[in-house]
Amino acid sequence: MTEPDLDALFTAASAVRGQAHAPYSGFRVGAALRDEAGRIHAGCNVENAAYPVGTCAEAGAIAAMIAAGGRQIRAILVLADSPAPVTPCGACRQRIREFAGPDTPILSGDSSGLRARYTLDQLLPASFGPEHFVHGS
Ligand SMILES: O=c1ccn([C@H]2C[C@H](O)[C@@H](CO)O2)c(=O)[nH]1
Ligand SMILES: [Zn+2]
Repeated sequence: MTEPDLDALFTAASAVRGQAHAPYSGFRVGAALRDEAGRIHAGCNVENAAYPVGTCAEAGAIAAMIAAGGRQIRAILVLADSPAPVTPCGACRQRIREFAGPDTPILSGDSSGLRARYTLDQLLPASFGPEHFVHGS
């Protein structure tokens, strides 16, 4: 991924992070992804008074991609302010898996820039996905 590509993901993730609804944890997260057409989709965490109902930023970004007609994640950036680089939770790793390949970059950043870089296969090895169904996707 070239640096301008990364810049666009940071810009989108940073803007959407400002919209996060995180009154319970105070932990604001923005996620931005690039789809197969080069378009960027973004989402933030949306917490709920009934805590388990809250949704992650990555889930919002994926929903935005699907709603816009995108079907493949080419790269995804998670942006938060944390002592350690934030990576997607287990459930979101599986959500990403549905629309990404083993080598898809999963990037972690904060306000100072890129903090860590993984592939999907590093974060979710030996995973289950659409191709395990006989009839495929
Ligand atoms: O990768 C992550 C990790 C956490 N959160 C959210 C969920 C919850 O609202 C808050 C604290 O876990 O951060 C995300 O959106 N994405
Ligand atoms: Zn998650």
